[in-house]
Amino acid sequence: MALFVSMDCFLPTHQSQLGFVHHEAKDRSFGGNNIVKFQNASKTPQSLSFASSLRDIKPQVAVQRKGRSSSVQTAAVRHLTGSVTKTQGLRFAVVVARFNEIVTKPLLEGALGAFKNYSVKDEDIDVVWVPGSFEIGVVAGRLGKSGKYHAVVCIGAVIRGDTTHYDAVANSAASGVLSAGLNSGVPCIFGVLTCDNMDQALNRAGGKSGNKGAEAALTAIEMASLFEHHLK
Ligand SMILES: Nc1c(NC[C@H](O)[C@H](O)[C@H](O)CO)[nH]c(=O)[nH]c1=O
Ligand SMILES: CC(=O)[C@@H](O)COP(=O)(O)O
Repeated sequence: MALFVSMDCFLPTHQSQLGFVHHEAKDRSFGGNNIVKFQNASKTPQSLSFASSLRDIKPQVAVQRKGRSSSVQTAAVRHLTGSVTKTQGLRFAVVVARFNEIVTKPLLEGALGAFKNYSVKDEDIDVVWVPGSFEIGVVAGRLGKSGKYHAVVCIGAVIRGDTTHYDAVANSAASGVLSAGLNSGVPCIFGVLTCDNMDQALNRAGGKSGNKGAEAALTAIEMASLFEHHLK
């Protein structure tokens, strides 16, 4: 049973210049919750110091009532985090661009390897190939809305050329993946490299800068778990 401490007893609105505490807490039920008001507080130094400490009390409190008094505890803050070790039953789609396949193939392999390392079964993964990164968003959105997947990993490699086409493709890919997630309510993970040159890309597809495909898969697992185990 939640116990709410009414903060108005700390405000100087009462003619008795309330401070706090007291011997007895007169509680009134209010819509199923108990509102505890501290009344007729004395103004001894102890009560004032206690008052200031009470100011720190979190509004949501606790519980055990014994007779006319109640032990007040601050509710602990809940922290919700997806687990990368609870993958049982989680299903994933991977959308991968064929453009710059020399980069996207090792990114995909990194993602599949990460899924395997975290016990995601092969039968729980679908890989969908698209021509280029520009096409990823619409497919990710369709996969998200299908209701078949807990998360969608999006893999591509946009590498700058001589024109401003890079900016159009890179920005469209990013906003496409973002929109897919927001519109479908299914986490869509941005694993699309946007690089100035091929070296940068290869370094991030299993080279000295790691494998961004594997990182994207791990993000997908955590997000899928967060949604499945905490946000349903
Ligand atoms: N230049 C890159 C592209 N371009 C192709 C587009 O993604 C798209 O397929 C085309 O504009 C037709 O809609 N795609 C990449 O993934 N990476 C590039 O560097
Ligand atoms: C990202 C691109 O579209 C780019 O690779 C195309 O190269 P360019 O700008 O030289 O046409």
